[in-house]
Amino acid sequence: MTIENISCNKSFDGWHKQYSHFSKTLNCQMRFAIYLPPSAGVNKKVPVLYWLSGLTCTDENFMQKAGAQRLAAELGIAIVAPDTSPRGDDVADDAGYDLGKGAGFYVNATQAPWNRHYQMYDYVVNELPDLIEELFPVSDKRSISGHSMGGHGALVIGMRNPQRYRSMSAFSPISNPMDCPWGKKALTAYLGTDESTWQAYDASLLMRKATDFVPVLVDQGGADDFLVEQLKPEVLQAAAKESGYPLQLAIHQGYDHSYYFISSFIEQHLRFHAEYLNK
Ligand SMILES: N[C@@H](CCC(=O)N[C@@H](CSC=O)C(=O)NCC(=O)O)C(=O)O
Repeated sequence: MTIENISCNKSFDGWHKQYSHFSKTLNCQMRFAIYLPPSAGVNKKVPVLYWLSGLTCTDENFMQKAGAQRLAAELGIAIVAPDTSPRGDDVADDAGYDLGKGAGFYVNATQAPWNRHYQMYDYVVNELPDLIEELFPVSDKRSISGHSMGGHGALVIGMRNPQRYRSMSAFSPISNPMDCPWGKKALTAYLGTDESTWQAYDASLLMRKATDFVPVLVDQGGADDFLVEQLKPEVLQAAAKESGYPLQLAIHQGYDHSYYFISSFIEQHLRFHAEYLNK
């Protein structure tokens, strides 16, 4: 496994680093970022939080805007942030910001031309953790979190792999992608028009049917412009009620969809994950 270091910055006595590598799953060169707390070392593996960003993002948005490093250093948790889609000149794209590059939706595409590279579900669940756990002082104690499209990804991946993740959380997730414009557009393109194939990627549907529970925290801004049309946390809440899923969901009045909201509550999310990662 070959990876190339792109940047390296000391932060709260730990290190923020970016790497490039060839992904076999995505069939293209990819970039990811990792924050290693000061406690990570040659003889000490630390647990890890995988962070999935939203539409238009790269590995950089969360690392530069969320302000997570101070807490990750204190709690002894690594954070890994992948890119949000495959990249490169030969990778299919769309004119809209909500499909194609920057909008991989963390699914395994089955439809041409997307299926050649857009396999973000497998990349996040398997290839990236394998690489991280082999090459960094990081253990297989994993949690997962994300924002918006990445919140959808975190909830879907956490619920479909309860044995792989100790906890999951989301900021402003796309809670019911089968029934919102962002989700319908992406799922139609990546998976086709047979909506039964979409079900494996709908957090509300998965939550309604779940029997194996992963500790979960969701925060949503009450002044989020996307709340009613795209995010629909009330559908997730109803699903949790039906299955008895122990969902902790809070709506915070006045907060919008931006990283100003995420940075206001990231400490609570990191402390929530630390409870399970440091057990
Ligand atoms: N209107 C914006 C839409 C893009 C946007 O808001 N992206 C969010 C995630 S939305 C759901 O996945 C984001 O995280 N942006 C990056 C940031 O640093 O804030 C547009 O047209 O770009």
